[in-house]
Amino acid sequence: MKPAPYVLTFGETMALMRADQVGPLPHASTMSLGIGGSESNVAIGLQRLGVQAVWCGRTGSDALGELVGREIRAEGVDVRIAVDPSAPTGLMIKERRTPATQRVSYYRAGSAGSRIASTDIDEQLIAGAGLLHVSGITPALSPQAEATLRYAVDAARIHGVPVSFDLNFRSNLWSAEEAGGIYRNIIPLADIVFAGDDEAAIAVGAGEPEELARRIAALGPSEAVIKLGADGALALINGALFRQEAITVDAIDTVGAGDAFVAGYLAEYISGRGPQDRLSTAAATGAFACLVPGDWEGFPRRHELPILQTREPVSR
Ligand SMILES: O=C(O)C(=O)C[C@H](O)[C@H](O)COP(=O)(O)O
Repeated sequence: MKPAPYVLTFGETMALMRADQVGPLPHASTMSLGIGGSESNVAIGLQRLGVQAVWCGRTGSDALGELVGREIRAEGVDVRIAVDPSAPTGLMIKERRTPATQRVSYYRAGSAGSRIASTDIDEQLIAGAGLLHVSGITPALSPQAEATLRYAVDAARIHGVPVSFDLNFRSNLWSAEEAGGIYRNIIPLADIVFAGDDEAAIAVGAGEPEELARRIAALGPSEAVIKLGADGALALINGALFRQEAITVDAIDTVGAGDAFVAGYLAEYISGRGPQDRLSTAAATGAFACLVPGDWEGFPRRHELPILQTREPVSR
């Protein structure tokens, strides 16, 4: 029997400090320490849904790097870290300025993770994967990180491994103009593209969600998935359009919902399930992520997926 396919991903994961109380950060008396990074969030989400994930990254030779490795490994992800003694592990800080709004600051310029190199991702690991997932954050980190993304995507294509690409625009890292050019270079190399409607507009110009998906698909990908937050999502798959409503929850922190959505979608994709299953699991995983303050801690395990539909407040 062939082994179950794994999803390979790579990128920068940082230590994450989050103010425990609502209010201005200079007045936060206590902070919680964890980790966060788009691709490792996706890897954890996949792993919780029963799909083997492999995450490659680079950290400093420091305590925060140790934390990053330990947390991701503890989730069962196969972690391949290159330790870089000449740069620190990056840091991300979340301020909860109002109960409903988060502000994220990055301390990652020159970080070890931003120096990720092609030598950190074994070509054989790419060749053996069922899917390669990359994010548009990586090329924003440094020219070397951008070259690494190109190397990995090219290797995946040479070996016939499908590529998933989440645009993941971060305005703190680069301008929409810079990002748009890179997105348009990478999209044609991907099989599945994820984008919020605002992110898709950076790549292909403003338009209605369906039109955005069509413009992305016209560049080459067979699946264009537009994430619409509280308005759900739509996917254009081999020319057919599928829509998904969002699951309404009392959100306390939406950061991480996009990554959770991608993990849910890809978990069903790699397991051979159809478009509607991919989208409905994605909507559920995205909703779960909004219920807890951390980026990924609230991501569901497969047996928990139906909980959001239950009316029973206690199970025993
Ligand atoms: O790696 C980065 O640069 C990050 O920004 C980590 C983010 O906390 C997640 O990627 C969450 O992103 P969403 O799921 O879209 O809310």
